[in-house]
Amino acid sequence: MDPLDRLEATIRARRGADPATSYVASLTAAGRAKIAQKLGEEAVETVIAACSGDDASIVPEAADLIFHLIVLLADAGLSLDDVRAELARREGVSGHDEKAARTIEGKA
Ligand SMILES: N=c1c2ncn([C@@H]3O[C@H](COP(=O)(O)OP(=O)(O)OP(=O)(O)O)[C@@H](O)[C@H]3O)c2ncn1[C@@H]1O[C@H](COP(=O)(O)O)[C@@H](O)[C@H]1O
Repeated sequence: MDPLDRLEATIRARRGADPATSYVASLTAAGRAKIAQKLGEEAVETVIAACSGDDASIVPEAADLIFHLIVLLADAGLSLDDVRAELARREGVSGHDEKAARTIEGKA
């Protein structure tokens, strides 16, 4: 199994565990706003790493970011498969073309 799928399965399994022994459970118990806050913090830490001049330092921050994103998806009853499906839907559509279509449709 892909490590991300394995991590997702672990996160789902740990959501209902004892918060004293599980970070996933304690974060889940803290609620959606706390999960979102942690995700934001990890995003900022990834940005800081991106600008630090030490590209290798992006990797652990990206791992923290993805971990917390999966915790959020699980909390919302969503999965990596939902994200995969959305990315597959976008496949082959240039971001520039998609944005231009939005403007034409008056959705910008
Ligand atoms: N991949 C991860 C993972 N990545 C990051 N983290 C935790 O995410 C937390 C966030 O980092 P911070 O430094 O911001 O934490 P903090 O400062 O203690 O948090 P705050 O007090 O500020 O809220 C840390 O406690 C990290 O250990 C993770 N915790 C768990 N996992 C995976 O999830 C599995 C289940 O974990 P438990 O639920 O703890 O059993 C583990 O076996 C791992 O595979």
